[in-house]
Amino acid sequence: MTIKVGIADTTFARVDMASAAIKKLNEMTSKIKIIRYTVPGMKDLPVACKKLIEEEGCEIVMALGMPGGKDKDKVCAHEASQGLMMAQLMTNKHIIEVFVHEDEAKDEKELAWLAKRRAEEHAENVYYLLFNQKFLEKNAGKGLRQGFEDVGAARE
Ligand SMILES: Cc1nc2c(=O)[nH]c(=O)nc-2n(C[C@H](O)[C@H](O)[C@H](O)CO)c1C
Repeated sequence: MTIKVGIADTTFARVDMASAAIKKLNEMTSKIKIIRYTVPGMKDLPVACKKLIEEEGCEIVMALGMPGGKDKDKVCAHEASQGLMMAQLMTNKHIIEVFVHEDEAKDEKELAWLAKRRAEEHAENVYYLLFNQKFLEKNAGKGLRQGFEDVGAARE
């Protein structure tokens, strides 16, 4: 049985995170069909994700976006994030938010690396949510991070 996975991304982003996520998912399994939906910016992602779920039949969706470094971009990111939460509750499906803030990286090279790495690591999470939830359970509380280094579990 083929499971449909939605990939929503934006033209605003400065890195093609969707291609990195799709490549990773296709490397991990042949049991999925990817449906991609590109929108202008992150505030357009919630409805794109909802349409991927309700109209395209996706079981899970990744929402890939890049908030800029200005205050108004951060407000937009918060609004987009709330929209994504709402879309999850309305559809009862996971939407894995993969936002990379432009000011998280020290330069363009690091931004490109970080965005692709975070997209790949969240693609792995999508795989585990679909096919191997026990793997996530085994890693509960381990301080895993997507993109930069894991921070690890707190020492007691
Ligand atoms: C201010 C602003 N900042 C961002 C951003 O940092 N990242 C992003 O992806 N999109 C931004 N946008 C565009 C909105 O998300 C949206 O695409 C437009 O308001 C059209 O609906 C806007 C308007």
